[in-house]
Amino acid sequence: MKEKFKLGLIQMITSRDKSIAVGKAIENISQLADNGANLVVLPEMFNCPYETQRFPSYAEPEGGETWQKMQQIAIEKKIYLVAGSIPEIEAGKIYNTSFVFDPNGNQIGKHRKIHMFDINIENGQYFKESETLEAGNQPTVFETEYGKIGLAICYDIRFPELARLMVAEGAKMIIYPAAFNMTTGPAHWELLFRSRAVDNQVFTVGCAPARDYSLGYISYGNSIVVDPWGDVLGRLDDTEGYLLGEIDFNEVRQIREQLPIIRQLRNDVYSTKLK
Ligand SMILES: O=C(O)CCC(=O)C(=O)O
Repeated sequence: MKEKFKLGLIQMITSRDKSIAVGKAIENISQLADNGANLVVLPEMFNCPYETQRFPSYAEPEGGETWQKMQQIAIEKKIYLVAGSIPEIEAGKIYNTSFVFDPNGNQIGKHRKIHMFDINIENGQYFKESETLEAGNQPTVFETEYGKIGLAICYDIRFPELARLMVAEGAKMIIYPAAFNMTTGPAHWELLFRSRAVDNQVFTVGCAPARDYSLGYISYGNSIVVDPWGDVLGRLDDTEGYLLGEIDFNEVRQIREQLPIIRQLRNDVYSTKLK
């Protein structure tokens, strides 16, 4: 199995105009692929402002317009594509959903955000995603030619049990399309990505929208890649841009040999199980 590949993250402003947002995503995906990216990641809600009242009118079914455009560009550029997330509608319910395509355009993964971002921080951020969204119920791990990759969305990162489940399924990297804010971003963003990386000895990836002060919800940005030792391999600031670099899944095995916590788990004493 090839274990080295080039990972690209796109940090973009998510316009209120869906076709502009999707067009911008496609342009950026093309550029990263032309520069050698094998796997490209987009931010959470890349085709919709991150505002609860907008999710219903921007929602599309699986196989809808945004889905088709993402499938098309994955095929055209022969890349794996973690297509951020979009509001997905099924049977009248709306989910925060990430679709994953392989270089042939097959949908090889689909994650519906499991934990609803309902918070109210004193003198800080309020958000109630469950006003318009439903929670998913399935952890998501997808196969690539480089190895298995886990997928979850933003607030899902705060639940270490979910990361542990994906790692038990063989994930060597966990990707979180995400959009932290100006209260919890400075406080917890890097800490969480480094924590999930260190306690599972995996790569963690956070891909966020760029900051736009004209929107109701202001994204922290700071898209990030952390290695299984907990070192930050790359981190953006608040503006539009991208990260592109080589990932070597050998490092997961090497770190786990030297510091064998995954082998030393006492599943006879405690365990995290899927119900
Ligand atoms: O956990 C946080 O602080 C932010 C989560 C979030 O923004 C989200 O789930 O979209």
